[in-house]
Amino acid sequence: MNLPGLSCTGQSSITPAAVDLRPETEWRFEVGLDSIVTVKVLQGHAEIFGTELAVGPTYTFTTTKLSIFTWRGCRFEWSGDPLAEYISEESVMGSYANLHFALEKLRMQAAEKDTQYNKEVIKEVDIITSGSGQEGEGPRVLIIGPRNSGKTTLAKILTAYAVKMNRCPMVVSLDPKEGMLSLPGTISAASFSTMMDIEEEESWGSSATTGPMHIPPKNPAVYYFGSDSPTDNIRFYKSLVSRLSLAISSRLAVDHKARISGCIIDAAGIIDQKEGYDLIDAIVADLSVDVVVTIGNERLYNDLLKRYQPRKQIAVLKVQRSGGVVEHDASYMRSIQRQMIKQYFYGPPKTALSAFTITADISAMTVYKRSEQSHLVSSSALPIGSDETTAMLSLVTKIEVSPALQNAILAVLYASPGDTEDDIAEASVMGFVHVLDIDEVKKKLKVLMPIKARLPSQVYLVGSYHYLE
Ligand SMILES: Nc1ncnc2c1ncn2[C@@H]1O[C@H](COP(=O)(O)OP(=O)(O)OP(=O)(O)O)[C@@H](O)[C@H]1O
Repeated sequence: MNLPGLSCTGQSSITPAAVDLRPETEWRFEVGLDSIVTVKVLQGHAEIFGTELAVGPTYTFTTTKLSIFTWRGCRFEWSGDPLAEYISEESVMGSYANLHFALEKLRMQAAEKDTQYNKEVIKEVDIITSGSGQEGEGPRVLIIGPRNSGKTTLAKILTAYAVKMNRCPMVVSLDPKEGMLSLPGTISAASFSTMMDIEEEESWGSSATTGPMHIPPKNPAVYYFGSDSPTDNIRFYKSLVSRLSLAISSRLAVDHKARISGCIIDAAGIIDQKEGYDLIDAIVADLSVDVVVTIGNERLYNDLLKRYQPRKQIAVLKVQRSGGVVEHDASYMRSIQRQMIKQYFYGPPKTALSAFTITADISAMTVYKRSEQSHLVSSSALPIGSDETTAMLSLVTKIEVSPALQNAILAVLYASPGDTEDDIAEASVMGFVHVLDIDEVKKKLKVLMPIKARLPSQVYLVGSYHYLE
């Protein structure tokens, strides 16, 4: 065990090492790719990013960077081979909990307004028309900050605390590289009413798998962007965010509890370019954000304060970055993404599944990719008098099924080959397949699917993700 505040090089422990955590301190640990660390809480209260650990069971962690925090003190034992482990007395959980209580107050106000509204509706059915804007709606919180500032962690903490208070917030992940409840390359939203799976750091509660799970599965709305960074194709990204916001609104319209609970939106870490601020503006407008939380960046906070303060209905707040946040380098991120793709087809380690290989005619598959950003026509380059909207290329382009697709991950869209390109560009994701082989001579292809079925006769969208078994 290390002295509080002194980081260590990591020690391995075959026989369990016992740790007594004092109130409001945290034990931070990192586990490498091929290593395992097990933790068993012996007594007291312990939580990982807001989700409580039960006393008794053994939790197993691999490829992860986490912290066990306690409000009232706890005793636990761990064993295994962490890359690093230390106790920190400088936890920021107090300020994150304050933020949670401030949001909870807004939810209570929304619930009150909703009750008032419902009473009025019952009294004056004829006068009040639906959508009059009187219904209570919980806070829509956007978390923004630089890369590796702890945005996703804060989103998880706020979600876990809200769920503990019997809320079911709509969690929105706008960071394509993370692929919440789906695969990398996606943006998604799901209403959370159950706890998250703490053994999987990059997971939000259940892997994107078709198998049985020990935590009830969420039913996310998913759109496929196809690569890690929104700046790869801002126009396509913004169009998907707009689509996702419509999907969220229609879910909230029929789910009273989720509407009162509000939204927790985890943004991608783009703040340093001009297009970063434009993107924030677009997200704030599309998703009707009313609370912007900046994390770990004073300049961002001040810039956004100037931008949004005049609009009284948007509150801009700042919270501290936790000293425990660890940078994800590119190779770590790739291994996490590989793991997510593998689990989609073969299930998580605890519930291994079989994937199915099927052979089909090349002609049975209709594949699109998103149009290149550079191909999009700017209005200044158009001949005078031409209409900008009609001159713009479509957001997606049809491509040939060729060996270039070998090993590619394709999103199966809720769109049919006969649909227009505009419809295809707006379609949400049904699932994914993995192209194993393409034989141009025999005009056949082999794909891996997570369930036993015929090749869906849908439209497929290819992105930049490949998988090699
Ligand atoms: N207090 C902590 N102790 C240990 N690890 C932590 C702590 N807080 C966050 N981490 C870890 O730090 C890493 C980065 O955090 P997180 O993913 O929340 O940052 P982010 O800003 O969302 O990153 P990105 O910009 O890549 O989206 C994660 O692996 C997370 O589990």
